[in-house]
Amino acid sequence: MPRSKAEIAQRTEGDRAAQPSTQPRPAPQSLQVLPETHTQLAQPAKEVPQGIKSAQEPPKKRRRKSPPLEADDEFSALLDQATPTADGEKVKHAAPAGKKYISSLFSSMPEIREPVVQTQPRPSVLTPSNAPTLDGSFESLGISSVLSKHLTSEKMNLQRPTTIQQLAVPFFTRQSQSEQRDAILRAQTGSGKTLAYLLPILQDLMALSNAFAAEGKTLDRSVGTLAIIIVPTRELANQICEVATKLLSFASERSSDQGSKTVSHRWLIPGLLSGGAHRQHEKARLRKGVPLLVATPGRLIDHLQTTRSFRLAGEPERPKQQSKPKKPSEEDDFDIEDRPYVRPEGAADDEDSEEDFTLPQSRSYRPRKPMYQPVKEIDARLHLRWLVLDEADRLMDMGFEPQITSVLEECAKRQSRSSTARRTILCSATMADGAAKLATMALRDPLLIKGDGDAPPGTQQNGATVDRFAPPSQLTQSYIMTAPKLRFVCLVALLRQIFTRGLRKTNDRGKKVLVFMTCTDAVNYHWTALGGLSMERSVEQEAGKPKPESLSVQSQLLGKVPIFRLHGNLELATRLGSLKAFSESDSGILLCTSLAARGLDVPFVSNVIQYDLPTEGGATEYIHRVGRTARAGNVGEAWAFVLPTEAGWVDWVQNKMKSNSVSDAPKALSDMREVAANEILSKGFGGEDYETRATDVQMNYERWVESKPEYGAAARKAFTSHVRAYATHPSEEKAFFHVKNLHLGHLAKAFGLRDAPAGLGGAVGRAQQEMKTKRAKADASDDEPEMGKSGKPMIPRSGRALDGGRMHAAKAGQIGEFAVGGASMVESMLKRKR
Ligand SMILES: Nc1ncnc2c1ncn2[C@@H]1O[C@H](COP(=O)(O)OP(=O)(O)OP(=O)(O)O)[C@@H](O)[C@H]1O
Repeated sequence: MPRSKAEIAQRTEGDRAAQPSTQPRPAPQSLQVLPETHTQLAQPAKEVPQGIKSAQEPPKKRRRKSPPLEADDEFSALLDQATPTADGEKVKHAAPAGKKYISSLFSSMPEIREPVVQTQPRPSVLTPSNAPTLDGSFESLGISSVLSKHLTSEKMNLQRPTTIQQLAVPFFTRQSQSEQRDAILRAQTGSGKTLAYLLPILQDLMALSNAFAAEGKTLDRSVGTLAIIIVPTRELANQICEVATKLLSFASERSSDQGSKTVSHRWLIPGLLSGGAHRQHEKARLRKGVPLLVATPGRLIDHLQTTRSFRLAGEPERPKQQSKPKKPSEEDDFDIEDRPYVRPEGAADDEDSEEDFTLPQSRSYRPRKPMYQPVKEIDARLHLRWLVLDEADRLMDMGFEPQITSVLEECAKRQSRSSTARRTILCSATMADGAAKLATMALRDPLLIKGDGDAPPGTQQNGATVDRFAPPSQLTQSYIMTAPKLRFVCLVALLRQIFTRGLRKTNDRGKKVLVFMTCTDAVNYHWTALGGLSMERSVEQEAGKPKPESLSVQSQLLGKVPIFRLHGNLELATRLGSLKAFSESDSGILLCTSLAARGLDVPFVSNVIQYDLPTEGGATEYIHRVGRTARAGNVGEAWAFVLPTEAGWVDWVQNKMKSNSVSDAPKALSDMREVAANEILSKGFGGEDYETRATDVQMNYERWVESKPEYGAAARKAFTSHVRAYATHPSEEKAFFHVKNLHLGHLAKAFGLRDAPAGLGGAVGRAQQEMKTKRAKADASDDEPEMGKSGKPMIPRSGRALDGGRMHAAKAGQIGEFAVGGASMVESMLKRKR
């Protein structure tokens, strides 16, 4: 029999413990489609281990006395059994007799306005705005037939170019040397910008190799670096390097571009330099030569300044340091770079293996032998031919300006003769102020190439240059207006709804969901709290190499769906391993911070949930986050959790997107649809009795938090960090994200806490103060800012960023709010420069 709200609100733990469920009851609908959950939940309860003390402690605050309730359903009883312990045992966190916990999940609710009813019907036929074109072909882009055939081969499986590829690739491939120009590529998320710059680079380097072959010369990787791609994060660097490797896989076969003469492009080897990786491995790779380099800024400048064997193409070999033979006692201080290099017999020149780099066993010193014959004559064609600044505005937001300035200076210093021949590309889906500034720093007379659906470059509308800056048209955007204390149960319900829908369909490939949270502490905490049996097995704390299976946890509430996490405070191996495992899984959830917002291309992400709205980057960040789904013409859904006090944000963000749209059709699609929290709860918790089930989930959550002191501590830490991060919303957004508007007691429930932790005021004040002072890049040697307690980038007190052992003056960054700028703004800056 369904119970009234008042009954549910007053339900007590003691009552439930006193009256265990005996009546069998059919599993709720959503559980029936999650058979694993049901099976596991149906196991008998075990005794409470002695170590769990906090469940025995009296509740901190007894809110209300309530009459005993009737025995609850099987679902509740089963949830009790589902909470795991450190050793993987399931325990029932029953309160001792006489101890009463009260859940007031659905009482004292804030006023929530009625959901906005959409008057305008959503168009039923969606024309994806970032899909490949219907009539283009790769052959028509001016790339070689080998490359275009490879693109349409089974391996690459691409049929036609996207709009940005159709515009950008011929722009570069058809230029004569005298016409060479830099360019800014701007196109929606998921529109194929990576290939739009990689294809012309490869085409150019292949043509170079053909030209040398025609003169009877052979290029090999020892020519040095001909192209550098700079990206803001390690994940993105890794991803782009993988795309380049896949794209170049054709080169392992012999091509026959040069008439009857066979030309090998095997020397075209991509390499990666990124923070967190082993410098020595990178040095070994650089010593062999890396023609195409993908790098994060801090690590790149570090190697440029310190690794002697890192040569840009055409650069004369650096003079050898006069090192006198060292005594055996001094040898332990040798840098690996200074030791003699021994190539094992049979090791191929163009294998990018670190295994062929061995240290001599002998302790006697032998003079270094050069690995390759030094370049005797410098050919004018050999120089750094390409420099790409991908995710340009993010590079600047993250405070990488000093590193990029140093890279530009270093390149100019080392290549003064041919630096004018370098083509520089700046790339992003959005062009904020930072990108415009970077354009003025790094580009010469650039052309802006926009690949936004129906808006060709330089489109004019009513006399003004139109700037389109919106999520992909085929993306469905919804928001859930929910009371703070219902947030966690709504998240669980939404995830259950998404995965239930996925599993119902036969031949469904599954669902992949990104859940964005404000800070690293919140990600870690929710990962642990949602986690099932493996929740205590934290990979990075285990000795030795991480085991892939330990990168994820499973939740008893979500069946067998693996849950991964990603944020900047994890070890590099865990970050890359989690991302790889999530990418390769059929279904999964990735809890993440904004680290995953830019550039990441995980196949088949079906949903993006912004459980916490971005605290930095405003509408721009929103667009990049939702852009992780609906890529390359695929459909996708985006969800945003909005508190009643944040209602104004919806119109604000929609206006930002609409004001940048070209036509009315995309405007209709970019409208966000409101979905009532009750609807989510009802769908996720199996129908009418959803309040009971949601209350059960919440109570179980709160009991879990109290079951171990460390869980309580983690909950309080996550809550405090979340509120600290919330306090740093920029002033433009304070109207709807003011920390004073937060009902901290209610919000605490979303963290499984019965009360908000004390002493928040100081933490919030400090966070605000920190954000008011400089936002600068913290630990450039590892390429990403070290995260502070709040999970926000740590701001060096001196305002200087450490970079590879050197200190650079860091200017106040643009991490904070920046206007949703656009091409017109970029254009005006460029005009000023000309
Ligand atoms: N011509 C094409 N046809 C089909 N798919 C493509 C094509 N070009 C690229 N893709 C695919 O589209 C996806 C998105 O590409 P990419 O990551 O380059 O987008 P992007 O524009 O850089 O996005 P973001 O702005 O989010 O970084 C990738 O999975 C890529 O393989």
